[in-house]
Amino acid sequence: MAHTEINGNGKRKTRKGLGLDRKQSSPMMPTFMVSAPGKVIVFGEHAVVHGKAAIAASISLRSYLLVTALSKSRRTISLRFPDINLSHTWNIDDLPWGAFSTPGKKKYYYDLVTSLDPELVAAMEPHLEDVSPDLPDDIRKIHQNSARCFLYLLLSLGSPSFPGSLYTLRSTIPIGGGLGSSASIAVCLAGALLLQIRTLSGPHPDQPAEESRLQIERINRWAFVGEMCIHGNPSGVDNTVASQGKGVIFQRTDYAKPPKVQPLWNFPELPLLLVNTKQSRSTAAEVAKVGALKKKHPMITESILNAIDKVSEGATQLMGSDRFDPEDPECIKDLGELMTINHGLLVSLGVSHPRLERIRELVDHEGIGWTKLTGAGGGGCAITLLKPDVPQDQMKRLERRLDEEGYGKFETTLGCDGIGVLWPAVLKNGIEDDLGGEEIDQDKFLNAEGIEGVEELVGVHGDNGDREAWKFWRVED
Ligand SMILES: Nc1ncnc2c1ncn2[C@@H]1O[C@H](COP(=O)(O)OP(=O)(O)O)[C@@H](O)[C@H]1O
Ligand SMILES: C[C@@](O)(CCOP(=O)(O)O)CC(=O)O
Repeated sequence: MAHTEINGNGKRKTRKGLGLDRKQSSPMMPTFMVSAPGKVIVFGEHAVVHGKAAIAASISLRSYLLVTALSKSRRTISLRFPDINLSHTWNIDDLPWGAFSTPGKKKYYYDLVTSLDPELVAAMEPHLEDVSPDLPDDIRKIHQNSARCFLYLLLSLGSPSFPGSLYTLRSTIPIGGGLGSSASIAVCLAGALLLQIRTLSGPHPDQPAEESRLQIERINRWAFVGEMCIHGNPSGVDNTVASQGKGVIFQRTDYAKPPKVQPLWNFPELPLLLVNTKQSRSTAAEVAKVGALKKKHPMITESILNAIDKVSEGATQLMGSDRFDPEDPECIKDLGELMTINHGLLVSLGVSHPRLERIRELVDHEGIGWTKLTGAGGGGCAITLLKPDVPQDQMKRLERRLDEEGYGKFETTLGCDGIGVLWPAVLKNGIEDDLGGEEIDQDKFLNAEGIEGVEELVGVHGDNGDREAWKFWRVED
């Protein structure tokens, strides 16, 4: 049963006899889902801080958002985000619609918004005060960030006649590990709201790439607004990768401005092992370390950064060349070697960590792929490009060691689809004689156990490959 207790600052307007709790009648829309991927930096982290280009790509870890329209009489908006234990409901009629619709403030779905409006943020704040009031401040902040992201988007895109809705979100992306979890949820929320106000066309299979890219750009722009609510000053890379999927090259020539982001629409799908050290780290501290090194040894550091730049350039050329075939072991080897070199250069910059080196050692010992740290380093995650056809026993042995030593391990794919839509939320689960399909409701979604349970229930990839009911805006050249 949908959860709609009001815990916001709205008064619950229930009157006896209204039958508000009866089964929903004629919902305005079918229950639907959207999903968006996380990301890793594949080449060029840190060098990008010093003006060089870097490459980021989507991964198959994803967030999934189920949107349930309530019956007309239920005028509430509820968030149910169990990954962070957030559950909150607002009364639609109590929200500050007026502030967001005054002349000069009103934004439309096609607008480009590059900064948050402080007056609108202030108008929203009283409605965030009642989010998880009894929890410790650090947890409350996480809850309020996610709620702020949603509310700013709802108030910007919606209107007082917005239908009562329930948003249930689950993600398979570790939170705060540099894998773009916040961007992934921002893309889901922006995509869902744009679909609810019926401003997107498709996705459908015969949609031209140009039209698909326009829809994705619309989602991406609003996802960036959502990211600003969580992060203040995001680079825009994570939300771009999460909306359009595949890969991007990004470069910052002026660090005060967002980077230039060039899509790699044909970035190949590659098998990737992602290992989380579970060692917390601060991006700012790692960036500062490289800054200090550059001050002390300007020539040496600059040549390391230049070498990283050459590696990124080489990888772009390799993956973009006609001869690159992701099924060809030689091509994978060439790309893997570039990852190994990139990691070595990052080690020389001083941003690795013994736990990252241990992952590399264990993988190298089995000889099953090429490993580098990803993101800021100093902890966080490592990625390994896997050799084709790694023997099961070797993989199992590595998994056991990683597990024993307290690492988190995900077998993922690099270069996946961006935002996907499951409309209505019905899946066939790849069973041929399953004609009816399985309807996903909130209970099933909430009860799916762990990452495996979520992927098994609603994953964009089933055991038998892609699940066709999930639709994507096709962007390839
Ligand atoms: N699954 C989720 N459910 C709800 N909120 C989430 C989820 N994943 C991320 N967030 C929001 O994004 C924030 C994480 O952002 P950040 O620390 O930058 O991590 P990341 O590097 O993974 O993006 C969380 O504090 C939370 O507000
Ligand atoms: C080190 C750096 O290049 C990447 C940091 O990545 P992350 O915070 O680990 O996602 C910093 C940056 O680009 O802002």
